[in-house]
Amino acid sequence: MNETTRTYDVIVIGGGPVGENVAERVRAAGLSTVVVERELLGGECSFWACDPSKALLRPVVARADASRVPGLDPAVAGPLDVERVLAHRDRMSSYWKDEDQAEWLNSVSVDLIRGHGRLTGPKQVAVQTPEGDTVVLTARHAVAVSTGTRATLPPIPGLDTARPWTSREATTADKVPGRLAVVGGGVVAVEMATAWQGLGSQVTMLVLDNGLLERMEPFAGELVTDTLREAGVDIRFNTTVTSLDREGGQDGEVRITLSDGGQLAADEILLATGRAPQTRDVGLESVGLTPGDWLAVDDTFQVTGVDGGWLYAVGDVNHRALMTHQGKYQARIAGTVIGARAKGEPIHDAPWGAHVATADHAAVPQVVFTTPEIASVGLTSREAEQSGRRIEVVDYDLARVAGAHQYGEDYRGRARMLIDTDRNTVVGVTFAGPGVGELVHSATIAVAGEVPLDRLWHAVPAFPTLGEVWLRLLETYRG
Ligand SMILES: Cc1cc2nc3c(=O)[nH]c(=O)nc-3n(C[C@H](O)[C@H](O)[C@H](O)COP(=O)(O)OP(=O)(O)OC[C@H]3O[C@@H](n4cnc5c(N)ncnc54)[C@H](O)[C@@H]3O)c2cc1C
Ligand SMILES: NC(=O)c1ccc[n+]([C@@H]2O[C@H](COP(=O)([O-])OP(=O)(O)OC[C@H]3O[C@@H](n4cnc5c(N)ncnc54)[C@H](O)[C@@H]3O)[C@@H](O)[C@H]2O)c1
Repeated sequence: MNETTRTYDVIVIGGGPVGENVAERVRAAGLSTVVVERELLGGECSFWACDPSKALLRPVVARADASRVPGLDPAVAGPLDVERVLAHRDRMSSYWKDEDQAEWLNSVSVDLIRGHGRLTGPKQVAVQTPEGDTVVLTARHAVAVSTGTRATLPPIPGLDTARPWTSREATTADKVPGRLAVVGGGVVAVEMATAWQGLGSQVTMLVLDNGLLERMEPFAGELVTDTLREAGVDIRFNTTVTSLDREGGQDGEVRITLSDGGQLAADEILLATGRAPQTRDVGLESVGLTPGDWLAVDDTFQVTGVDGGWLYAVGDVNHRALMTHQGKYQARIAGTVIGARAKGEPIHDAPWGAHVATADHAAVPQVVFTTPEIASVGLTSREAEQSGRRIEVVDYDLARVAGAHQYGEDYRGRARMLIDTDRNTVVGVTFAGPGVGELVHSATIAVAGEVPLDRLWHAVPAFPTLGEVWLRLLETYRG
């Protein structure tokens, strides 16, 4: 067991998409930087989340879209070629190898230490390497924690022996379960129910709430519910699991007892019940914080409650917006601000300044890759109501847009735009419908840019695209 010591300007614990980007930005500011990663560089997103899940969903969603195009529909009537879909998923996950990412990190002159990192005091990190050695790191300026999240499992009797799937197994499974039970009604649950039903499973969703995607506009969850049910998914609302029994089940099946007293048998059960921060074992106690907590930060990503301003938390672990693109935005801001502070440069921390993550509060985009797709940015009507602003809600039936007629027959969709009537700007948009994922950036520009409605009126959408919904929403608002 060897112990070595090294000093860097900045230490990043966690080499997921966010940690990698913090390091790259800090290095670009001229600071020496090291990333500590205990598993695979690229993190959850590249290997067990975004990339494999979207690779599974793409053929399912594309087939649904194609089946609504007259003349094309017979060509996509058969089942998917599961073997090829899974092979494509494996390729999109780089076969769970991170050489390319390590090469990239090296190309931007950031060092990598493989192992488990723990804070041991202010600006100190100890890394346990897989070989059993310890590398003691000291940071001259800052330590950034970007350790992400893991799936949370509710305390269900029988869980220990039930071998449930989490999002990791759901995105990496190499065969299609005959019957898949999905617990949860959030983003992971709806995406994975869509994917596995499309690949041939009989999916049953067990949903605690009275609808799907409860954090979004209600029509989003309603449209996804309708389409999943039409695809054959059995969705049971207001239902929880009271116990699991894999050992008593036949042929290794899992027996699920439900809150209504009913029973269900499945080959696999996915628990898609939310995330917890990976902070139980990163030495938070050594700097006066509580292990297992989310890391609260200010808008420059300095952790609150730690003296000296040297500790930053960026990405999922700070619980601001659990998405890769938003975490990478945070990383760009945090990396720049760490660089500026190290050089004693002025900090631009007024809203929308270079060193604050204002978009985290005002303009977080998300696309849910279901049938139909859901795309949103900014406030929902519920959040707008709670914010106390004067808001007008404008709704439009997406199916009435010319682009939707071209997209496919029986197009079903809806759009909602929220106008701050005092400022005359758009503060929230939700689109639900096939193909709307690619529309979301137009909405993000309108919201983040605080584009006045009078100017938005001059942004002409091309005919005949789904983007014409912008014109229809503005016309509806103007009466
Ligand atoms: C099924 C699923 C699908 C998703 N799909 C999307 C999507 O389509 N689009 C989207 O924007 N977001 C999606 N997300 C969310 C996205 O995966 C996360 O927002 C993103 O991965 C967060 O990045 P991160 O770098 O903060 O954390 P992570 O990706 O979790 O990376 C953290 C890294 O830190 C390492 N680490 C942890 N502790 C230590 C330690 N003590 N020492 C050293 N290393 C450590 C881990 O090994 C990991 O590599 C999805 C999530 C799930 C679960
Ligand atoms: N396309 C994307 O952008 C994408 C895709 C997947 C995940 N993500 C991100 O990953 C994060 C995690 O997603 P998620 O779906 O795991 O979490 P979530 O918080 O979105 O949903 C959790 C679901 O589990 C249910 N639940 C919680 N506790 C339960 C219990 N004890 N019993 C039964 N049900 C319970 C909740 O009611 C909810 O429906 C999200 O914040 C999302 O932003 C993003």
